[in-house]
Amino acid sequence: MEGGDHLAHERKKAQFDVEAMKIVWAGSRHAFEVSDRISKLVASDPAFRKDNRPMLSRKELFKNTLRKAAYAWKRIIELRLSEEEASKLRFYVDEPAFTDLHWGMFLPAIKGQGTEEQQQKWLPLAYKMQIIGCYAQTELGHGSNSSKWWPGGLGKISTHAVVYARLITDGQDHGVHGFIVQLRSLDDHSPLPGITVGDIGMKFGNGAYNTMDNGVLRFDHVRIPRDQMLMKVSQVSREGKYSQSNVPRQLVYGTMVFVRQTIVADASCALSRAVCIATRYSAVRRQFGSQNGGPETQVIDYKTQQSRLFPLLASAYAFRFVGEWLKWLYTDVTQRLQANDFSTLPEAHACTAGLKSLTTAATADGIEECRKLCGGHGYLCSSGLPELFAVYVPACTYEGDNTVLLLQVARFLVKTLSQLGSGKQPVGTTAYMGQVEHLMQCHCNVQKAEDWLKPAVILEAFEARSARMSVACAKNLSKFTNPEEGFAELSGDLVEAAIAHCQLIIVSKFIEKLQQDIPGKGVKQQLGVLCNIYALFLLHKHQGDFLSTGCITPKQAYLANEQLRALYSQARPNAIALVDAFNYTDHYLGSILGCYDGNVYPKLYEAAWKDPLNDSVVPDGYREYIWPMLKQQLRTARL
Ligand SMILES: CCCCCCCCCCCC(=O)SCCNC(=O)CCNC(=O)[C@H](O)C(C)(C)COP(=O)(O)OP(=O)(O)OC[C@H]1O[C@@H](n2cnc3c(N)ncnc32)[C@H](O)[C@@H]1OP(=O)(O)O
Ligand SMILES: Cc1cc2nc3c(=O)[nH]c(=O)nc-3n(C[C@H](O)[C@H](O)[C@H](O)COP(=O)(O)OP(=O)(O)OC[C@H]3O[C@@H](n4cnc5c(N)ncnc54)[C@H](O)[C@@H]3O)c2cc1C
Repeated sequence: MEGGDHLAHERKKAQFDVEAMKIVWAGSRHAFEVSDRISKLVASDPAFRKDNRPMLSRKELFKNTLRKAAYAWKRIIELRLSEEEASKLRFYVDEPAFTDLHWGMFLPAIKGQGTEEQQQKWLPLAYKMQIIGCYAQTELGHGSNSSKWWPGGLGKISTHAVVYARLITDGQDHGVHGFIVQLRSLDDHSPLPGITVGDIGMKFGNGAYNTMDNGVLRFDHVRIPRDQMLMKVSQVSREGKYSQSNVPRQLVYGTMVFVRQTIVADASCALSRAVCIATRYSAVRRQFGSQNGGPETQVIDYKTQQSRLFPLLASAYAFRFVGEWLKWLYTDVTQRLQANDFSTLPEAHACTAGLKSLTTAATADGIEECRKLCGGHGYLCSSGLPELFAVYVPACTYEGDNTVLLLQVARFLVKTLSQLGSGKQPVGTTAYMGQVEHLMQCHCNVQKAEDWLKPAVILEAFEARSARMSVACAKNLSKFTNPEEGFAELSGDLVEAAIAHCQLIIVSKFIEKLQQDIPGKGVKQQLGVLCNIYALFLLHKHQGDFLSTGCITPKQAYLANEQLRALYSQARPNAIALVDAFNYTDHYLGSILGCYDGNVYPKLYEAAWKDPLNDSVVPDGYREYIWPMLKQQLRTARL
């Protein structure tokens, strides 16, 4: 079959309104329209071509990224794009660049931690890109006194940085503070006196994150004007006197709360992209299983393929909705902070840290699983999956190592439990801890497989597991005379308790989403199937936790698995439509295996011939190395 839509028969099987699902995925009709328009704009512009990335040398690659970033900025101005449209455009250009850190961290750091005057001075310059900024927190070694190492955009491009460093006045150390520092001349881009700056070198994968100039930075007697210390949280007067505003010190870490929230939303994008590729290819690929001379089985019909693929599909939707909720939580906490209400900051920190950790880990593993789901072809760069993995996997490390972040969640959980005794009622995502006595002894009353479809049953099982794991940790901790020693010794268990808590958040936010009014034929029903797949897949994967804490019986674990299999069958006819609902252009997917029309094989064949190695029939190096070897063997054979 040449041309045409090779997946048309799959699309006809859908039992729901795909157009309505596209709007649910995008978040609103407006968000869908912006996303749809901008993604097509990028896809149709040859200047944004990206299929040659893996072939370019680092220098060519980097220059190419600068060209694209400058061209994207030119289009943003010419088309008078709004902030929302401009950020969508950068997203669909799909190439990590210094601009990510400028817009994603430098600007938010000034907005969050700068005073009104500082914002008035710096933000207009940054908005017009008359200065380019990065975010310099991480060090080469430990402590804020060696070299900055890693900041994106720092290596070659940024003119300014928000630098985190210890503030010492009159010999007294006030801890880490943020400072706006000019790094390079705005005339000739040379580093200012006392500043050493450069790129830290090639990173994992070809193309991938090597479009970014992660950098090293050293200062030698560099003077920073006093008013370039970010002074919303604390101030130094002209006389050198240090004082603090009436706000918690933790606000210094506010930019991380913001960025972690965006990273959760990004996880759903990266995972859905990999899942879209693997799902479409699994419907195209036929392998074995033919009976009576009929066509062979589509690999998507193998139950093993479904049990690996569909939980990832469900996870992509789950992360989307929890990301939406997290955005709401962030907006809410920001509004409260403006009204001097800091009560929800610890929860926002725990939620953003924990969900960043969970979603990035699952997404990185999920992309790799999608590569395997595509068999050998998944290993080709033209599948789009190797580069996606290489670009994505540092998300498990940057913006806080995932384990370190889970330990922050664990501290929050232990604190919440310890405050129960004093009568403080937990709220928000820890409200269930208020019913800890009930959760410690409740019994799951599932008797048949379908009972596992009841949201209340699922929620109670996840709440009981999480509460019991946290309480067990708290009890163990109380045996130590030195709490910090106990925390270190039990950190493995604490991380597992934090994971259980965060999984509960994701499941409960998916269930809450389903309680909303969701228009469109069959849309809510399909989302219900995905929600149950997500929850029961987690329950199956972590059944050790559920069984050892006595939340469910072995029989109930067995019934959950029965139900999960039935759900895979329900998802099967809708699988292609469920990935179509992401509304990704072929340009954004960047994958022959995932192309919309499913015409995979001719495209793979054609792409192979475009590889530079196939420019000539006889490769460079043949005369030099292969020919003499062959001649040598010939002589030996004759002897
Ligand atoms: C479109 C975009 C594109 C964006 C594009 C994205 C591209 C990638 C960019 C990557 C950029 C980066 O990686 S930038 C570098 C980011 N670096 C990190 O994320 C470092 C991760 N490490 C941490 O977060 C660490 O926990 C630190 C630094 C906070 C640890 O400091 P510490 O001094 O030991 O603090 P610790 O005792 O743990 O905590 C002190 C108190 O502060 C609280 N606390 C800790 N962190 C926070 C926080 N973020 N917000 C509120 N509160 C917090 C704790 O709960 C605790 O409260 P209480 O118990 O006292 O009440
Ligand atoms: C692609 C990329 C882009 C980045 N961009 C930026 C940027 O723009 N700006 C910036 O400032 N930084 C940036 N970073 C740095 C990043 O934020 C840090 O790498 C990250 O916070 C982890 O810190 P680390 O590298 O010091 O890891 P480490 O803290 O050295 O972690 C090493 C290991 O030790 C473990 N560990 C560490 N502490 C503990 C603990 N307390 N308890 C138990 N285990 C522990 C970790 O789990 C991990 O397994 C970037 C990093 C990458 C990879």
